[in-house]
Order: sequence, then structure tokens, then C-alpha cells
Amino acid sequence: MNTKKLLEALNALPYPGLSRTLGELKLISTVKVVDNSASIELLTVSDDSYLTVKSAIETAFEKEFTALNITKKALVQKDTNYGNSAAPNNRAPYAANVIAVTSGKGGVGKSTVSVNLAIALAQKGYRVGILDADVYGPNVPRLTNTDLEKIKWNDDNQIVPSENYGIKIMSVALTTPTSDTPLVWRSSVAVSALIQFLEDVAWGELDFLVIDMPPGTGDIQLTMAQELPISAGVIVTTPQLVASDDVSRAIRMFQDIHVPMAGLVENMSYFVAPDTGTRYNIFGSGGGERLAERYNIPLLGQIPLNMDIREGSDNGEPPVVLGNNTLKSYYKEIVENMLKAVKFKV
Ligand SMILES: Nc1ncnc2c1ncn2[C@@H]1O[C@H](COP(=O)(O)OP(=O)(O)OP(=O)(O)O)[C@@H](O)[C@H]1O
Repeated sequence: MNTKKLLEALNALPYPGLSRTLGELKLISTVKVVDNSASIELLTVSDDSYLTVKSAIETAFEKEFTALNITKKALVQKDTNYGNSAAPNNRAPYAANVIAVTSGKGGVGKSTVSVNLAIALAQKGYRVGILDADVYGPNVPRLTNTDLEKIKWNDDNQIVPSENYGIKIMSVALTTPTSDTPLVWRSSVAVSALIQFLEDVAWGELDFLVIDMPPGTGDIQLTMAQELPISAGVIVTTPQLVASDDVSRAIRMFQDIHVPMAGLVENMSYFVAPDTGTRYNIFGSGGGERLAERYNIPLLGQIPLNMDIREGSDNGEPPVVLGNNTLKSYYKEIVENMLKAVKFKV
């Protein structure tokens, strides 16, 4: 097998567990075959993905060569094209800033935080849109009381976003007949749908586009980083998961793809008994601080586990709008800290 043939075969090799090939993800930097030995340099976005891709290539081509040398391109180089993420496309030129909110695992309150942060930004006078990219659990319409809306098109054939609480809202959930239709999409379909939501939605000019990302560090996160210049990443976690590998991976992924980190939000952080006012640190305290220190990122705030947050959110009444002043203050403070942590274009 010569260099050209190997490059073609590598570009066609699927990324393990994803529906996209190494070529589509632009993960191959250089390939060289001399005699019967091959050298391959990868542009992977993290150590995890390097090891995953390396082992997939070894399995596929080990028998073809006497030596197979697979390396990872050093990242601290001026000309590094980091799988396109260092010089991403810009599918959302209408947005001055893009904030990606993610978490290591599902169910930590990432969507609740995304929605309330988006609204808190709008309350400061910014023009804000939220894109619900969590294709596997699109909660934003329910949280913003827009879940009964159907998709609408304007005369220019663009999708009209829903609007409520001062923000524009687009969610993959709006494309399904009922809010509980399961979205069993393969990730490539999900990715093209999201690109359509970036390009074909009449967002107008935005100061901030907040993206509620799916949990984890998969194909959608990678594609978003390739297709958008993300101004800031926000990681949401709970105290139970603070020390988990999933959270570390989510932080490292943003750092690896050169997304500036706004910081960490610790949600369901502690519990204040409504009758006595006593604060209980059910899962211990200081986890978020330690994690933020370890990765050298700010701890943007801690939000308690609170029944009014749960009830309000699930009824489409965001606490930052309809909660009491204490509830409002959690999200407002996080927004202030976020605006200090990253140099946004505003
Ligand atoms: N601080 C909080 N106190 C109490 N309940 C909360 C808090 N934050 C979120 N919740 C509740 O936790 C549940 C999960 O929240 P949410 O849907 O925002 O999580 P998620 O991480 O986006 O989940 P998924 O990954 O499934 O999309 C919801 O019922 C929400 O109302």
C-alpha cells in the first residue's frame, strides 16, 4: 500500500462509535509510506481521541505494514490546524459571541443553567438567542414555556425562532410533532440538523448565542467547535460528579480545542432547609473550588438544590425571571462572573 492509498483508506475509516470518518473530522495531518513502513500524524483533539483513533488505525492496518508509527501532532505550533477547530468556520456570523454550555453527564441541570444564563444576559440588555443542541434531551422549550409551539417559516424560507422571556429560542424539539417524540437520531443527522439551525434560523443580530450542548464529549461537541468560533465554554456539574472523569474530560475537551473557558458552575451544590434555613452540604463542600483550581478555571457560582428552582423550571417559569430575589441572584452573579472571566465582544 503506497502513501496515496493509505491516506484514502485512513480518510474513509470511521471514527469509532461515530458515524463520521477520520477524513470528515479532518483528523489526519500527514501520512508517509516508505518501503513497508508507515508514519501517520494525527490531529486529534485530546489524548483520549488520540488513543481511540490510534487503536482503530492499528486494528485496520497492522497487517499491511511491518512498522506502523502513529503520532499526534504537537499542539503548540503556530500553524496547527487543530482538526479545523483552531480556525473554525463561522456558521453564525450574526452572533458576536457564542457560549457553549456543557456537562460531563446528563441530568445535572445544564439546560436549566443555560436558559437562566441566557435570560440573565437578556435582562442586562443584550440581544440573546439560545440554541438547544441537546438532541438527545431537548428541554429548552419546556423550560421556556414554548413547548407547544410548532416550527414556523418566514417569507425568506428561514425558520422563525420562538421568543419568550426576552430571548430567541430554537430547539431540535420544535421539529418533532409532539414534545415527547423520541429523537433517536444518528449523530450525523443531528449534526446536519444543528448546522441548519445555525444557518437557516432568522436569529437577527445577536450579542450572545448560548448553545445548550449535549452532555459528554462526542461528535456534536467536536463539530460545533469546528463550525463556530466559540467565545466561551461553561461546564455545569453537581458535587457528586465534580471528581468524575466525565467532568474532567469535558473540561479538557474545551481546553484541547482552544475554547476559552468561562468557568465552572456547581449546580445542586447544597440544600437549605426551607423551614429552618439550615444549610446542608449533602455531598461535602469545596469540590467545585478544587476542580476549578486543578484546571485553572474560574468557579462561576454555586446554585443550591432548591424545590422552587425545580418546580419553576419544570413549569416553564425560569427562576431568574419568576423566582424570588435570592434565586435570581444565583444566575445573575454567574453571568457577572462570566462576563469578567472572558473578553467578550460587547
Ligand atoms: N438547582 C436545582 N435545584 C433543583 N432542581 C434542579 C436544579 N437545577 C435543575 N433542576 C432540575 O433537575 C432536572 C434536570 O435539569 P436539566 O433538564 O436542566 O438537566 P440537564 O443536565 O440539561 O439534563 P439532560 O442531560 O437530561 O438534558 C430538572 O427537573 C430541573 O428542574
